[in-house]
Amino acid sequence: MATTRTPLMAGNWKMNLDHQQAISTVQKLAWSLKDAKHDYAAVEVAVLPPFTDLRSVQTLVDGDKLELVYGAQDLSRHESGAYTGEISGTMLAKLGCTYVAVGHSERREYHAETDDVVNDKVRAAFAHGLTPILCVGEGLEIRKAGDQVSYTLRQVEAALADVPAEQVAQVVIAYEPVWAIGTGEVATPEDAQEVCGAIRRVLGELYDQTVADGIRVLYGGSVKSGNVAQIMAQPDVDGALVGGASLDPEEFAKIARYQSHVTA
Ligand SMILES: O=C[C@H](O)COP(=O)(O)O
Repeated sequence: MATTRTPLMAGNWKMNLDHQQAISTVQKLAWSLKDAKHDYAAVEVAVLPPFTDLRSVQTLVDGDKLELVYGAQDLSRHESGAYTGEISGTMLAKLGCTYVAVGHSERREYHAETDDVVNDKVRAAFAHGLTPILCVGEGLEIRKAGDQVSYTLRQVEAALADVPAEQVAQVVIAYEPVWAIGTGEVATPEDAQEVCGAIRRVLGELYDQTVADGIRVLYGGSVKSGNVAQIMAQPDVDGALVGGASLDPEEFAKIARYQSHVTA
């Protein structure tokens, strides 16, 4: 049933690249994809720069009529007010963001984001017409105990509480085993499929199979041009949330072009 899902390659820059570097990185990415005659309708390409880069990226994308899209790495659960340092969904929508990452493991770990906070942020994203890329995934201890599926599904259910079917149909879910993030230790394609398939199953139970079949489930964790094709060959993996490798525009373009290079 993967036929109607357009793969998404999203580059999460994390706290890297200032606004000037953002411009040259997005330009190089767009050039690389143009040289390769990339079909954006076949594989969508997004970048998630730091907040301070977004206005520059918006100006470039609009000015050069680029087909790639962009988004933020987080948003506030609040609408506006006395929340020093926070950025609202309204502000991101005004900057032309398509996506916003929600509940990344680094937010959960370093900023103590609970499932309740993540749920509020998912709903705040939808309230502003932003598509949340909901990040879920287990740590090493949970993986060692063999509890990765039940743990991750609990995160999915909690994050989607009170989200109606018409909104959830738009969500993107990124399965990122924490032990594979930035470590070079990529999950096997079978590891990725096990949890991504289970996520789709639970979406079918929580909503219905048509909704579940339309939702894109990404894998994230040490994705590179050399391993992306094998991961993308899995039936329930519809793209990748790429960290480190997305900072190199030529490498990220190769990842987006995974269909054109089958690696051994
Ligand atoms: O958001 C991206 C993930 O955390 C993966 O990061 P990574 O590709 O550097 O392992």
